[in-house]
Amino acid sequence: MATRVRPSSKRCTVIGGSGFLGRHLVERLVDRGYTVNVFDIRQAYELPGVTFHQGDLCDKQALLVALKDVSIVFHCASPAPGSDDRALFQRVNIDGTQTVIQACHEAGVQKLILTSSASVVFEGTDIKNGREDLPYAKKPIDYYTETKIQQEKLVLEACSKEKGFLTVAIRPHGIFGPRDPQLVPILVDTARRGKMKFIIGDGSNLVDFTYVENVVHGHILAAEHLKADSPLCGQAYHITNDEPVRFWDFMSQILVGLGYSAPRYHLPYTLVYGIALLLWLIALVLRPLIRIKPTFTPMRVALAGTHHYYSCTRAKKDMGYQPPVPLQEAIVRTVESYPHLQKGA
Ligand SMILES: NC(=O)C1=CN([C@@H]2O[C@H](COP(=O)(O)OP(=O)(O)OC[C@H]3O[C@@H](n4cnc5c(N)ncnc54)[C@H](O)[C@@H]3O)[C@@H](O)[C@H]2O)C=CC1
Ligand SMILES: CC(C)CCC[C@@H](C)[C@H]1CC[C@H]2C3=C(CC[C@]12C)[C@@]1(C)CCC(=O)C[C@@H]1CC3
Repeated sequence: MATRVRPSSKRCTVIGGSGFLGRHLVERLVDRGYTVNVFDIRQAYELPGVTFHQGDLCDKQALLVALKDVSIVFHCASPAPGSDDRALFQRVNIDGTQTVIQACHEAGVQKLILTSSASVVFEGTDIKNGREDLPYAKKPIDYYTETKIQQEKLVLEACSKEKGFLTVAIRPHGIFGPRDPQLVPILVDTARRGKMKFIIGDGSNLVDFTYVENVVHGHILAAEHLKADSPLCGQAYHITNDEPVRFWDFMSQILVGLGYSAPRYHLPYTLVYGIALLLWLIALVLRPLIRIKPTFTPMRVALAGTHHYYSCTRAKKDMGYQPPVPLQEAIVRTVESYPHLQKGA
């Protein structure tokens, strides 16, 4: 009689492994002696010891090939948060995650670690030291967040000790670091267009920005602590730098580090939010005729003008999490990694 061979606990697949976070995660896993498959719609790099599988996570047959003999799956794929394509978010983050869970069952995967987001509880108003038991946002700030909520629920509800399939969700916030295609490039682009002169609100709002290596560390700790008798099963965990910082101080430090001026003039939050909302509505109405992408979307204004920082107490207690790279060092490393974005480069 054929017996099913239990896959090695160090064989894993990273779905979304070509992305910013995914690639850092893959590199760290390889360093730690894992055998890694990457599954992504695009192949962005090559790395010895890593096997690439190109495909769409909505395609179960393609996924099954990448999950063969694997015990751990990290799911960190998503369409870019800035997209306004609601159907794409629904297809990839919700339907696609259901497909991922189904494929994990069929392939005999034992652990699924989802990259969720701390924003699943954010409604555009202040959150100070928010814990994981805050309710999901009833009015999420955009389609991205709406589908991240559904995605997290699907993954956590799939956790079953009886079936030997354990799941956990990691909720990072404001990930930054080398190769990030989003935060620093958008910031620099806005500065180069002369639009980074203003501070939204009084500038005292505290926010979590999390260095990518700390996010990676949280994922690996979660995978290694996730066991049938551990408190991690079916739970969500905030992973941040645990050093909330004034949003505008953080932005200014990056800008000044790259040779640009820090924003100086204050504008009232409600005024900027109102203008952003109006521009967003105009862009929506004109969409059949012309595609406009405003820089200051209501979502970005809300993120830039409110307090939103989260407690990591649960991750510290259940998996011994401590952010390995402190914020100041992380900012220095990040600035040094973007010589091509320096002013005048
Ligand atoms: N960047 C941030 O500040 C934060 C990100 N997150 C989450 O972290 C995860 C990773 O984000 P990033 O690395 O920043 O994004 P990214 O855009 O750099 O990486 C996402 C990857 O997913 C892949 N992908 C997209 N659709 C796919 C599909 N249908 N099939 C297969 N692969 C697909 C893309 O090709 C890309 O390589 C996402 O789940 C995101 O929601 C959570 C909190 C904050
Ligand atoms: C133009 C400026 C006012 C702002 C430039 C920086 C922004 C691009 C970033 C500041 C906070 C970031 C952030 C995210 C994306 C990039 C920012 C808006 C997320 C929305 C990414 C996905 C998430 O899950 C939550 C993040 C919150 C913070």
